[in-house]
Amino acid sequence: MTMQGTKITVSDDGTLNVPNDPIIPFIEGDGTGPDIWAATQLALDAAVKYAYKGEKHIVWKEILAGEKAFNQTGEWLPQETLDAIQEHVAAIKGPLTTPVGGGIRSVNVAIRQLLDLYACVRPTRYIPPMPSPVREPEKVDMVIFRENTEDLYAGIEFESGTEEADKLAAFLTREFGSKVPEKAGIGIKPISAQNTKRLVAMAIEYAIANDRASVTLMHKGNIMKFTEGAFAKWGYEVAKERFADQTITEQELWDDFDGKRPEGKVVIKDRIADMLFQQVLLRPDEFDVIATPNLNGDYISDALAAQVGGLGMAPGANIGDGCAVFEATHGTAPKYANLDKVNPGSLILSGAMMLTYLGWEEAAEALHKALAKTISQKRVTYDLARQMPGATEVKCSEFAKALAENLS
Ligand SMILES: NC(=O)C1=CN([C@@H]2O[C@H](COP(=O)(O)OP(=O)(O)OC[C@H]3O[C@@H](n4cnc5c(N)ncnc54)[C@H](OP(=O)(O)O)[C@@H]3O)[C@@H](O)[C@H]2O)C=CC1
Ligand SMILES: O=C(O)CCC(=O)C(=O)O
Ligand SMILES: [Mg+2]
Repeated sequence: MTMQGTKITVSDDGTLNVPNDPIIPFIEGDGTGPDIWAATQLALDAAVKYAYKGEKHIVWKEILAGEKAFNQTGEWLPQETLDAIQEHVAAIKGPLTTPVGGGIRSVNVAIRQLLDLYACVRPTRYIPPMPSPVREPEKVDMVIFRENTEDLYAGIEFESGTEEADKLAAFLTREFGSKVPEKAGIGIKPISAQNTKRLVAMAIEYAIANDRASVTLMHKGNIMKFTEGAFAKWGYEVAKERFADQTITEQELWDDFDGKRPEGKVVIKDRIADMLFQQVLLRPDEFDVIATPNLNGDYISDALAAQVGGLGMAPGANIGDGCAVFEATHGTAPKYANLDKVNPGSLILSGAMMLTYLGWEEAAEALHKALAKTISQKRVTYDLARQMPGATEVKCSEFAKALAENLS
């Protein structure tokens, strides 16, 4: 076992070959990133050591992005960082700052788009005894598959008053008779069949492999017919084209089976986005896997996180065909930077997703159990302590240490 570590490789059939000492690149992140990364590293190392009695260990390799990269190299997202992620197959990152209304475009989004990490996978699962705003939080167990490369996140937008915006407005009016308010800023929302279908296919494959009852296509297709509406249409199409034997539409379920799901079939249904926001609160057990375009996915991720403790408990993964980057749903929470205060739970759970991706299920399982035990002891960071009567508030680093103690 060397400290230099060994690279993960991918076989032609897509299987990962993971050595006992894989090199995993990490991006520390801006704002509270360094605090939560340090806590996460401690928790992941402890879980791996506990699960494999020292036979396996991760060799961490720092790569730069965001403010740290800019300060050290003059670039926000060096090519070297993208190359390292691709070369090492799996990476983990803290949050990175994106300014509002101007300045650089999102480095987080750029990583996803440039590496074609087309699915943003965000599970929301309740861990008792966390207080929750919903009446029956134990029924909350949903996994979002958010399209990660297109939609309004494509970055095709033009600032109000610029020559480009005026030209585009004039073109739309002249060619199509479209009315654009004078001096409007304009954004374009591309949604394609190929990107929708690969995302929905991954969501259906996940549902089949994990014995989930349904995949809900979340969209605003009544208003945005040819983008969000097309997303739902293409979602149903890919279910029929590729998974005809394993899926059934909600319509067929009612027409042919009186609403009773035949064993082994995943129900494909769709819901209009605004209405779904209330149904996931009132009847969370009716939803399992949710597949949705980029912007809806961004909104519903944070909303679902609220049902299970908030953004401190919301993990995620950006997955493509060749590599994956694991990161929390939340951002840099800048007002808490360097206070050793925020909840590292989201990044730790993202790390557990990474361990599962590597096939290190025993370590992932150990991490989940230790996290649940720490929460049941009410040794929690400020965000959970303020919702949990009788809790002992601990710092970010102390939470990771408590979790490591609870592994044994
Ligand atoms: N993937 C990424 O890297 C992401 C980056 N961002 C970026 O982050 C910056 C800040 O974004 P903002 O919209 O404020 O959202 P944030 O997610 O950074 O934080 C908003 C609030 O959520 C709560 N919160 C977030 N993380 C935690 C945590 N780990 N533990 C406990 N509570 C937490 C805090 O709530 P409270 O104030 O109630 O304590 C915090 O003030 C922006 O630049 C944005 O672009 C945003 C999302 C994702
Ligand atoms: O890139 C950003 O700054 C925000 C990203 C975001 O909100 C998300 O991925 O959920
Ligand atoms: Mg978001």
